[in-house]
Amino acid sequence: MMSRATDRLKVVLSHLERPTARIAAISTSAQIASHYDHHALRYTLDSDVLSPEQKLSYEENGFILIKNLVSEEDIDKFRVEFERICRREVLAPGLLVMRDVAIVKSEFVQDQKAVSKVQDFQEDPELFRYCCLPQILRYVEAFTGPNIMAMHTMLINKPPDAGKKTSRHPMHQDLHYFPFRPADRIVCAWTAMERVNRTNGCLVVLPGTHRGTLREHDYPEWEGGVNKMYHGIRDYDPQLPRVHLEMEKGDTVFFHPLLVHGSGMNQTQGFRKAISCHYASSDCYYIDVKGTTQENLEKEVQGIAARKYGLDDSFTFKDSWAMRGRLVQGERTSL
Ligand SMILES: CCCCCCCCCC(=O)SCCNC(=O)CCNC(=O)[C@H](O)C(C)(C)COP(=O)(O)OP(=O)(O)OC[C@H]1O[C@@H](n2cnc3c(N)ncnc32)[C@H](O)[C@@H]1OP(=O)(O)O
Ligand SMILES: Nc1ncnc2c1ncn2[C@@H]1O[C@H](COP(=O)(O)OP(=O)(O)OP(=O)(O)O)[C@@H](O)[C@H]1O
Ligand SMILES: O=C(O)CCC(=O)C(=O)O
Ligand SMILES: [Fe+2]
Ligand SMILES: [Mg+2]
Repeated sequence: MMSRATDRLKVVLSHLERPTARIAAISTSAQIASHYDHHALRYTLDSDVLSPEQKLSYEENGFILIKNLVSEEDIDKFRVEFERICRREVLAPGLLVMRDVAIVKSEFVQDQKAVSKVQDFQEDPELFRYCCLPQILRYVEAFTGPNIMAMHTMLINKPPDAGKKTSRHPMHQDLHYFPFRPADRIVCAWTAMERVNRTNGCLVVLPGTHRGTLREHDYPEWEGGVNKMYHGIRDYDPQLPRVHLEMEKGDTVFFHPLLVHGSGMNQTQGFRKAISCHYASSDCYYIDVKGTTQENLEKEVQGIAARKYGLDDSFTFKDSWAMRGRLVQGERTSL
């Protein structure tokens, strides 16, 4: 496996590094362009941070896992800040605190108020430090280029399953939530805040699916209920080969926004924690999702904005992202 990948990469790199000898044999510019298209690395940019093997692995699989990228000390500080948020000692503007549907809809455990996720912590300086960590941005730049926006931030606190399997996150593509493109200049960094495995509901990915297109998403028909906004790909085929990403505290996976992924049920009594940020090149542009598969999501976001903040339809899906995005490196050019 390794040697086949390495052989292919050697071919790709030899073409990229010494193109002139080959170009001499090619007569038209169209032929040259197709030659380069065929061999160019599409999903990664020219950079030294990724080894040739890592580049090829991302090109083929749509994710790479870097061991031990975030220190224990930083993770412990993020955990302390999260606990302060749960105790309502801090509330940053824009912060969205979400509880698991099984807990929200239960008559019995209302006061327990287990937080399953906090989202949009761009105004919480301590948590937002995660998005600015230089060792993360070094990798991000290999996918986005030098102008980097932190578009979406989350700390996921997957609760012990209450018996209805609501702690699962259905298989989905993150691009479904994003009205900006191109997809290849967007990447998610997801860091385990403790050991994650199949028992506490680690990430599950379908390698190579980033090479496909954006699929239709809907709420899966799950008996025990599904969390709000947890859309899943329609017609999920459970036979496709899955990879369970078991990770240690501080390990970080970088993945493409078209990669199909989700997470299983948390069968332990602990709250499985991870912190993540979706980055995009600030050179990306917004698209209008009307008439696309993303229209259902846009309607839902506008519905929540109306109910929660009294905003009308003049507040667009695009506005919600332009408002959340924060520059973390380079220049804010477009987004
Ligand atoms: C906005 C774009 C998001 C971008 C995501 C980027 C890509 C990553 C992919 C994903 O992460 S997918 C999952 C994304 N998840 C979210 O965006 C979470 C969104 N969560 C929320 O918007 C709020 O937590 C929610 C509106 C569900 C509840 O917030 P509130 O503070 O308004 O709760 P409240 O207690 O007032 O409850 C309002 C209603 O929501 C219901 N509710 C609360 N939590 C729920 C839950 N977890 N699931 C289902 N319903 C829920 C609650 O029962 C109640 O229903 P009723 O009006 O019928 O009484
Ligand atoms: N109908 C569906 N639509 C979308 N995603 C689904 C559907 N059914 C299951 N999934 C998702 O598939 C992934 C695998 O879930 P599943 O619970 O089957 O296995 P697991 O928890 O990963 O492993 P184990 O087999 O040990 O339970 C999870 O992300 C789950 O949410
Ligand atoms: O941490 C998880 O369970 C997965 C979260 C996820 O994929 C998401 O919120 O987009
Ligand atoms: Fe996701
Ligand atoms: Mg499971």
